[in-house]
Amino acid sequence: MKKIAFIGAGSMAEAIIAGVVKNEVVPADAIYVTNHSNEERLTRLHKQYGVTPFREMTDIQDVDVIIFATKPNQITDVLPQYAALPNAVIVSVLAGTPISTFETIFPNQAVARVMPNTSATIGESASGIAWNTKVTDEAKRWVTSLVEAIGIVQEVEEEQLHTVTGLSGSGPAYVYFFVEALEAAAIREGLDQTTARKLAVQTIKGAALMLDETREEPATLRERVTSPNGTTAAGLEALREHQFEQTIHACVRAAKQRSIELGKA
Ligand SMILES: NC(=O)C1=CN([C@@H]2O[C@H](COP(=O)(O)OP(=O)(O)OC[C@H]3O[C@@H](n4cnc5c(N)ncnc54)[C@H](OP(=O)(O)O)[C@@H]3O)[C@@H](O)[C@H]2O)C=CC1
Ligand SMILES: O=C(O)[C@@H]1CCC=N1
Repeated sequence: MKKIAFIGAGSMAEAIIAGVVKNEVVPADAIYVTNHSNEERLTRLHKQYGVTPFREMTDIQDVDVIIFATKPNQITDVLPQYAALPNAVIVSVLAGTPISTFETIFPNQAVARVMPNTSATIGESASGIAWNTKVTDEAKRWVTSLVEAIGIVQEVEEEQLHTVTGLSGSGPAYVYFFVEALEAAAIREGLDQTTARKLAVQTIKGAALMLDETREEPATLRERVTSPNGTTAAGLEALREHQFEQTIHACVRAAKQRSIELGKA
């Protein structure tokens, strides 16, 4: 049985905990969680998921995996406290922060750098993963199965994780923003909020499932919606006029650049 310790108990840690507990990857009480000071939050996580809050290093001496989930700018203060756990596999979900940051404290240990997203909460994360050279095949299999418990995982070169962050790490927020915009537009054009929300959410869900289940090209599916001289053509034309593709590129590029900056900070 594996024992996991989460260092950091914020949104991302909770999303992973929810996915791991739901999928019974390890028993909930084998998941140890700590944070900086928010006791109330640890108590809530314990009540909601059955995980074990901890404050003392002695509680996690025999831990198999340590998942670091603090903010990137908190990690240099946090890492030295965990140097005395030489057998644990290190997993980081920190945006931007390179594997080498962890290797300065854990020079001989396996390190996996993962970029998940908050859809982990329902087992639907799209995660990227990169490894250091110390990861054994067995550790790779186990960490991969852990990350697969929260969704799909794609192995990439470490440098590519910045782009993965700009695409899928931050991606759920873009989709929520898109829904907010669709909803606001539909209300301005005459629908009530409940109706607008219901139709917008199902439209996103249906389109995502169509892409996933039919495996057809997005352009093919788009063309099938677009009758010549019809309503969709008019809508898409307005998007093009307003630089839709350039806007999305600027969005992904800005998030990628921020990831690179966070890694250098
Ligand atoms: N949110 C997201 O969608 C995603 C986030 N990430 C990455 O996940 C990481 C966490 O993000 P997120 O969950 O949103 O951030 P939060 O601010 O929600 O969580 C940060 C956590 O770190 C804890 N913490 C701070 N200092 C320490 C310390 N010294 N020792 C132990 N714990 C500490 C905080 O504790 P306290 O509350 O007590 O201060 C808090 O629980 C980031 O690095 C981010 O880049 C990656 C992918 C997606
Ligand atoms: O906004 C952030 O920095 C984090 C990383 C990816 C998603 N949220």
